[in-house]
Amino acid sequence: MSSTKEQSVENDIPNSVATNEEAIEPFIDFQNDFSFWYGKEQVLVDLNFSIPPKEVTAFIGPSGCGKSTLLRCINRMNDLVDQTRHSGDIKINGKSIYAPELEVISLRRRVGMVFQKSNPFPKTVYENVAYGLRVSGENRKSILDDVVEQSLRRAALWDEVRDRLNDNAFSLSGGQQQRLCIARAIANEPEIILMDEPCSALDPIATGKIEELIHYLKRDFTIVVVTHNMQQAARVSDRTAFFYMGKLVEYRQTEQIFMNPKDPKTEAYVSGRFG
Ligand SMILES: Nc1ncnc2c1ncn2[C@@H]1O[C@H](COP(=O)(O)OP(=O)(O)OP(=O)(O)O)[C@@H](O)[C@H]1O
Repeated sequence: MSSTKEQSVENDIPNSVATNEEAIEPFIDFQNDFSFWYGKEQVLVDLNFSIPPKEVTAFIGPSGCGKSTLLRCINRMNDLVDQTRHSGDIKINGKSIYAPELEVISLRRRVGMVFQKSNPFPKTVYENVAYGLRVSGENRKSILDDVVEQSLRRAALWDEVRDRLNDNAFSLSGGQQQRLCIARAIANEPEIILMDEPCSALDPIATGKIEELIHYLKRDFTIVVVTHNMQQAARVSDRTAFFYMGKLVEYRQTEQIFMNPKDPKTEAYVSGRFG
């Protein structure tokens, strides 16, 4: 599908968004028609919606509709791309992530990220998890040992690697490497974990373990997951946001998006008729 051009955003996409009428406690809040451009190309258009805390929210939509871009706006990863700009605002827990006094490094610590392809550092299992603490100046072995163990336990990996802490992370399986990356994110005690197609490189068994883990992690973290896999969105998320050409078309409880979509585009997409 072609990308959204500034001049060519389709006019037939309604400006009203199909939502549940319930009030959502805003934790991540896209406000004031949040929009985003790469150069002249507008890829996110007039977004106004809120993600509640300690839930799993899935972003779905056809390739190029802006899901990953929006995910990367939440921790300002897109600042690293030249010639980008935004309008509107994103607030986390009531505070703008674009406030002048905000330190982007601390934002990224509060908002962890897990990518499509696991990306452990070329270090030992232990050092991958301890990395964030070491960077912030923590070198006390007892503290590091404790955080490494707790983070690996919370990522459901401890039992598999407790005897392999000094092995290189690349010696782990793909699914283990992805859980290691989740443990590395958890070690920073983030409030939010962003996951960009975290299972797309994994087999069904490894995928099942990550999905189970996501379900368990929402007790402590607010999770936003981009996925192309409709069954996965249906299995893991509490709410689903469907995007089309940079616009939010429908945002509701996941069950309603899949069982009773209000917008014909959502219906067509979730039933596999386009995308
Ligand atoms: N670094 C970049 N520089 C310029 N344009 C980009 C960049 N990253 C993404 N885009 C463009 O922004 C639009 C949205 O891309 P994005 O990756 O956010 O979509 P997506 O919905 O996540 O797609 P997919 O499901 O294929 O990953 C696309 O037109 C893409 O080409």
